[in-house]
Amino acid sequence: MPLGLDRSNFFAEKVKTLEKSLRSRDERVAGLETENAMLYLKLAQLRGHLQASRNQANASEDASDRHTVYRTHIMTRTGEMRREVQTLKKELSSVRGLALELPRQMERSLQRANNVLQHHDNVMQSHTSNITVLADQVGQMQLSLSEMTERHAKEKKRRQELHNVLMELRGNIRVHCRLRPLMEFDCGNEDLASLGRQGTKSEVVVHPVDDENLCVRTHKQNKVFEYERVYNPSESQEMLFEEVQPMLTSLLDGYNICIMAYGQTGSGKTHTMLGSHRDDEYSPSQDPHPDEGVIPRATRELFRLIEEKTPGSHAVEVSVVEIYNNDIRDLLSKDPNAKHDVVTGADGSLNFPTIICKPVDTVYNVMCLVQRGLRTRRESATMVHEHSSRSHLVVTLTVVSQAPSFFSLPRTTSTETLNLDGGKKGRGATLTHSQTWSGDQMAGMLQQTPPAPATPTVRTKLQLVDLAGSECVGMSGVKGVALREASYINKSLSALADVLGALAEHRGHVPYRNARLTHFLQDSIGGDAKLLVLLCVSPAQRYVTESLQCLGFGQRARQVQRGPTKRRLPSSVEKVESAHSSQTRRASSASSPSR
Ligand SMILES: Nc1ncnc2c1ncn2[C@@H]1O[C@H](COP(=O)(O)OP(=O)(O)OP(=O)(O)O)[C@@H](O)[C@H]1O
Repeated sequence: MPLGLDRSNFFAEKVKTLEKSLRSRDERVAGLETENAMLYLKLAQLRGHLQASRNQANASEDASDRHTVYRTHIMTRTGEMRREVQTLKKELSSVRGLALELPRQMERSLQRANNVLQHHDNVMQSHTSNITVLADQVGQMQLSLSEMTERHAKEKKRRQELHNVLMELRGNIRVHCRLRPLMEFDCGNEDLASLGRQGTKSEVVVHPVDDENLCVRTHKQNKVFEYERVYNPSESQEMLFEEVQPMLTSLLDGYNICIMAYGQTGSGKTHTMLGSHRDDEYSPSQDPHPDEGVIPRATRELFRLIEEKTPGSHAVEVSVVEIYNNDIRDLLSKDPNAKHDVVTGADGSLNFPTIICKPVDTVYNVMCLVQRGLRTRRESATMVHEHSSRSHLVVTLTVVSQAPSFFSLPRTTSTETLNLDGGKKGRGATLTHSQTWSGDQMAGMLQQTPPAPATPTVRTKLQLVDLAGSECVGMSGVKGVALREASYINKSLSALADVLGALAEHRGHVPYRNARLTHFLQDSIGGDAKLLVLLCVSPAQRYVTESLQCLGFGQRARQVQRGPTKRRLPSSVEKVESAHSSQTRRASSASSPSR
């Protein structure tokens, strides 16, 4: 190397070369760095692939594990199933054996069943023929039973009718007996829980036997009583009235009717005649009520019968009377304490001139007047039951009929001659009749104006009597005024029994005048009316003495024969008849002065 310039050139050249190699080296470094970066990138990609492959490998490993487990399970199940199949095969072979045996067994059973069936068929055939024979016999027996029942019912009805005719001809008093249900007050002072128990006061000793007989059964005696009808405790007001109803038709045929309830205190007389209620609470109803008694029912029936007749041909009047302490009191009067008397007419007929008769034309009218009367009726509490009637109550419905209607003649405007005794020989009374009454005529008649001679009238009466209760004074526990009332009641009832006794024995003298009760009811009891006595009886041992007395009274009443009941004749003819009968009476009184 040259010194001086050469050296610097050299160095410059050298620097240039070095710079050049540096630059190429830098470029090379940059190229390598770029390559390096590319390689890094590729490495990262490869790492990603590697990770994914690893994951895949892991998943495959898991799947392989699961597969192994599943396979093991399958293998186990296959083993089990193989064993099961083995068992089933064994069972199948035994079932096959059975299946082969079963038809043979079935065949044998079927054969046996067929044999049994055959046997049963034979038995059935013989039974069927027996049953047919028996059914024929039963049919015949049923036929003859129903024939017999029908014949029996007809015979019974015929017997009843004949009995009624006989009773009517002999003038017998009809006696029905109603046995009431056991009531709480039958216990007296004993515990209510003992009601009806044997050995207590309320033990039932009166028993219905059938619809005509009843029996009193105590440790001392067994006694049977027979009446025209016996009502057991379950028979309703309606059933009782069904038996009473036929009597009422004769009212419009010209006969007087008297229905009288008799019995000891608390035995059900007021219940039977009116219905159950306290007297002062009695409220008449416009419509029929299942609990109502004989008075409202008979009134309703009377108006029903009248409705069937020619309009305006009948009129009705009502009076309400009580007999209290042997005094007759008019319960419709402004002065109910005024005493009234029975007046005997010249012809022997009984009249009550001072007693008010109110014209009525509906059931409601009648029952309102009865209610008015009941408010005044004497009543005081006794120890037997709280609302005991202390007087005899008599409701009288008088029917004023235009004569032709009850003689069943055709309605006519012409004047005709009628045979009044319906064809019976020997009486031959005649009358004439004309048209039906006008309202004015009827009103005039109700004020007791004598009807025009051309319009003869007939007055028939329906007496409905609720007697005061017969009682044993010791039992009723009364004193003072009540004791006096009780003794009057007992006296009047024994006077009634005496009258029946005298009538039953056909005594010359019948003591009607011994009590106002018998005097007031003389016509009805003595034969002028069809009389029905309704005996009311308690079933309890407590009242057995009173019940026996009441039943005995009924027996005595049944024995009375009063001769045929008198039919009422039209007013004009009645005068002729009464003149005739008073002549007869005068003639007979010469031989029998006491009657
Ligand atoms: N057949 C019956 N069915 C249901 N209850 C009845 C019957 N008979 C009577 N009674 C009841 O017995 C009680 C007494 O009856 P009721 O007042 O009619 O007797 P009574 O004979 O009129 O008594 P008294 O003479 O003292 O007035 C009443 O509470 C009544 O309701």
